[in-house]
Amino acid sequence: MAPGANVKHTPASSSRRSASPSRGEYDTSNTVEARKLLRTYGLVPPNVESFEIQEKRCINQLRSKQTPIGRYLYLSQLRATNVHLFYRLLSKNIKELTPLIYTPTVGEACQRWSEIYAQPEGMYLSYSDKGHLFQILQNWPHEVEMTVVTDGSRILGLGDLGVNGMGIPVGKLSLYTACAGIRPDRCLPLTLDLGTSNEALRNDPMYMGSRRPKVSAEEEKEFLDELMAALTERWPGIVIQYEDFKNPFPSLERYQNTYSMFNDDIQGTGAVILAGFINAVKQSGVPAANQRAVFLGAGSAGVGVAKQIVEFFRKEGLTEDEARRCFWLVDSKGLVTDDRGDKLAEHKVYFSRPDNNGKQYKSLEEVIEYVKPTILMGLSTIGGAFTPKIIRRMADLNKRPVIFPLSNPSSKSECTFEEAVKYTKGRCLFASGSPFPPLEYEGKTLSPGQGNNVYVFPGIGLGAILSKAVNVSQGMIYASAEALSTALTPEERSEDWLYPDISRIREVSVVVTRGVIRAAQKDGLDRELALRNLSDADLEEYIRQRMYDPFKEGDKVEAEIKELAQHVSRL
Ligand SMILES: NC(=O)C1=CN([C@@H]2O[C@H](COP(=O)(O)OP(=O)(O)OC[C@H]3O[C@@H](n4cnc5c(N)ncnc54)[C@H](OP(=O)(O)O)[C@@H]3O)[C@@H](O)[C@H]2O)C=CC1
Ligand SMILES: CC(=O)C(=O)O
Ligand SMILES: [Mg+2]
Repeated sequence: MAPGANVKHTPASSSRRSASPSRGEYDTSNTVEARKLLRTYGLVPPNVESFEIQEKRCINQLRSKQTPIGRYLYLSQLRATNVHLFYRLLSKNIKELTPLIYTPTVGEACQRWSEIYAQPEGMYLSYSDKGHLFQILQNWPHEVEMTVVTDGSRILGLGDLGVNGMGIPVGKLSLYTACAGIRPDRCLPLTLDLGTSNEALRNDPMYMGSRRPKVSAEEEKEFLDELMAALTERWPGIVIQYEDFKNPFPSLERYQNTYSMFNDDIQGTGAVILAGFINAVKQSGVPAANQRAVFLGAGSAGVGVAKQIVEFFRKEGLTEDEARRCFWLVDSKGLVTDDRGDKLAEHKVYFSRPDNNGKQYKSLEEVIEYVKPTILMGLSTIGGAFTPKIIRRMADLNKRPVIFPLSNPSSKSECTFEEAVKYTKGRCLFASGSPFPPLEYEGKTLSPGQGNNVYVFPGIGLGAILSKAVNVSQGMIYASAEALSTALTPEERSEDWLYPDISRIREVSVVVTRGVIRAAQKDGLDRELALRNLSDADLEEYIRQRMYDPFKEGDKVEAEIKELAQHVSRL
């Protein structure tokens, strides 16, 4: 019998013991009255603390950890023991903390997951659970609005990490809460244990997933069919984000018109890079028709980004054929061409070149000499692939070369910000997937853009939730990019930034969410029809009001307790 087969159908109850985050019963900012009513009076030190004091203590403790993984573990423990304090800390220190809970540190955390594991933070569903997924989902004790699901088979650029990939849904959902205010207890990190192609993991006694090799594509499809139905039956309003699957195209194709779902690596990445690209094009002054883009990497992210930019070029007046002919994709075998002699994966065919006159170009250097690109994108997982020679050549060819090394984590970035600045003499328009520090160049401080889907997925998810969208359409994805591209302040624009300051991410996510809701309305996919009547300003205010605010949770708990106390006294 499958392990989940004897799970009893019981309605969700938040009073059941669970893997969900603590509500902060032991928060040292709770008032004396709240402590008495919560029956935690005497169980925490007597002083009622301000957030400033709590923050000071937490930041000191965090910074005293010697390694990024030490800081990651500190933050995981804080989220598990005092969820609202964790989010207060995160929202006040987003720039410092995001690289710890997300890329690059989450990459190392996933690689060392079996070693550092401390507590459950989400759900695991195994292939052997097939036939019982709905029953097992009953074990999750909360209502869910948003889930991020991975099978761990392509975690960042680090390969197949099996169930150790759980760090990714956990990290992405923490950002959903911090950036878009989706309540932490409405988020479900979900990892599918569908076997792993990583033999070292299968032979590692500490590995916490099943030892079976990766299931076949057909088996995966059947499992996902059951999963999608089970998730939506259990939580009818749920929005489902697919993340870090090795081959995510079939599931996107299969479910995008049936469920409220999207694929972050194809669509979220496409949207975020398009937004930065729109701003880069404005700054480079090169019109769409003269753009030539070389992409190192023709996987889910590479093709996703190229397709979004095609749509932009079409809006700029190019025909579809003219638009797609602006792209030269390079994979592990070289330039993707019609006559290369291998059978191309389906997702590469659209961008495959028919015009190479029988000549094949193997290395990136050869492709650059052949194409003379204005844009160089890296979504290849190959750290350092943009060599000094290649970067210098981009600078020879262009006044403002667009250079986006987008692979994660930092070790897989195709080049660093410093290299791009140095070898283009400060002229590049730059964005990377993982953060790099700003640097001084010829007396000026230059700041790198972070072209990472974190700028859009929180708003796509929140927009779909609030509008109650039946599907997440291409129009909604494109709208997230357009909204993001407009969300820079005049100061940010005057500094030539491609993306807004990440410290403003909550306000940026409101703008992205508004764009997504309007697109859902335009596509007739929304079910929250009252939102149609709101002006843009009122819609933004509505979004803000609906966002979880960790600074107000204490007041809410206190109000609930007071109401309860009054009720009891009336009895
Ligand atoms: N910045 C962001 O927001 C995001 C960044 N990413 C990053 O992008 C990277 C790629 O992700 P994804 O597209 O999903 O992964 P995939 O595995 O789908 O694609 C990787 C691509 O890189 C190609 N490649 C591998 N080795 C080489 C090489 N030596 N030379 C040239 N090309 C090579 C592969 O070639 P082949 O097809 O022949 O195997 C494939 O086309 C990851 O590092 C990921 O972290 C992803 C999503 C978002
Ligand atoms: C950022 C992201 O989604 C990735 O690197 O896969
Ligand atoms: Mg991803």
